[in-house]
Amino acid sequence: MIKSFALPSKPSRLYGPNTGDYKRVKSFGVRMELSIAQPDDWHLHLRDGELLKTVVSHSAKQFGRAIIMPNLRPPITTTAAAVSYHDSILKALQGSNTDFTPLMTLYLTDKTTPHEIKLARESGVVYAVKLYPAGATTNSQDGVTDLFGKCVPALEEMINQNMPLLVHGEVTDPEVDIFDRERVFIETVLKPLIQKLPKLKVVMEHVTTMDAIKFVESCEEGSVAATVTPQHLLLNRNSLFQGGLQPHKYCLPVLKRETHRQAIVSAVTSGNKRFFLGTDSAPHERRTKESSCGCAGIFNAPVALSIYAKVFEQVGALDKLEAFTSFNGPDFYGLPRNTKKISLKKTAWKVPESYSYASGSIVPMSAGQSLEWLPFFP
Ligand SMILES: NC(=O)N[C@@H](CC(=O)O)C(=O)O
Ligand SMILES: [Zn+2]
Ligand SMILES: [Zn+2]
Repeated sequence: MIKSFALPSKPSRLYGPNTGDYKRVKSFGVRMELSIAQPDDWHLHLRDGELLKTVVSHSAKQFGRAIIMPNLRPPITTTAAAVSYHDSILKALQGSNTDFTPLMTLYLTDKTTPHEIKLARESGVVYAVKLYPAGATTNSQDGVTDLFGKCVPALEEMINQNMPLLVHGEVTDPEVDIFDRERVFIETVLKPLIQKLPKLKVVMEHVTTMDAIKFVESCEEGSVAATVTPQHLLLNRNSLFQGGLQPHKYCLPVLKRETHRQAIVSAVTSGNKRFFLGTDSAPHERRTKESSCGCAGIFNAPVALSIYAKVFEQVGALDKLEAFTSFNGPDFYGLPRNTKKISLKKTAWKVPESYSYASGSIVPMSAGQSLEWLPFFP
């Protein structure tokens, strides 16, 4: 629902309430407020220890639920570890006024057993299993080296348990150009996997190319889906080098050229149910980003909703935002949609330069910039 309210201000855009259409209206003195069902984040890194305590509230105060990535050190490869990590997250939130629900994941390895998958389902806190090809991204060194040779029994049990496989979709072959790794993964791993196990539910995480968009669109709805990050909707690879090397814009899969960004924007703003919100918010201590070998990952939790709204607004598709942020994800996972509402106010707010904690600081996406669409609970 989109409503307008008066504020002394400059000309602004107005969207017809409940009509789903977009109108450009000269409306001096009018600012907007958008009311949507509370979103969930279907791809989130919360880390552990001090970093967990620093970042968790940024997600918990906006999102109802989040799929929590298991790439800790050591990784979350067992249900027992997932349950204990779940408890640490809730402990880190103690005293804060939130009913945030972490949905845990298991880190798939060559050794994951069908029994472990059963335990995961029985635990009631694990909702998915994550495939990191070994060496593809941050903390993926313990990931899968032989998916078809070693993991099929576990994957078959996931089908029995109706548990989706979440995929970091890049090949790791150093011979393959880094900008082609997602496309090659689709051809050499994902297509054969789906052919072999057509009943397996798969989420292609953080899609970055038109190849991924086309692939996901060609699959059966409800069987294969994709998450999309704020950075891959807003930025292209030029921004990595704009005015010098920009380590805080480096993530994996790396940003791609503008034509790919446009394909992602048009897919998510078309209302296609196969695409939903997954921030991939991935905090790293500032020193480890601004380094001679900087790590991959963008901390976007504080700005994600503002950026998603900005991108949907840019193409006149704010009426499609709520399905992307709040409906398509739970529908795919077979979970109820959130009933609580959140509002986004079209008012300028400044993103902090960084967030400090005892032993360091983290620089968020769009640090120091002015954004609009400030989230708040009515
Ligand atoms: N996206 C990233 O660049 N980094 C993520 C891992 C991942 O999601 O691939 C991280 O954990 O830092
Ligand atoms: Zn990833
Ligand atoms: Zn991630």
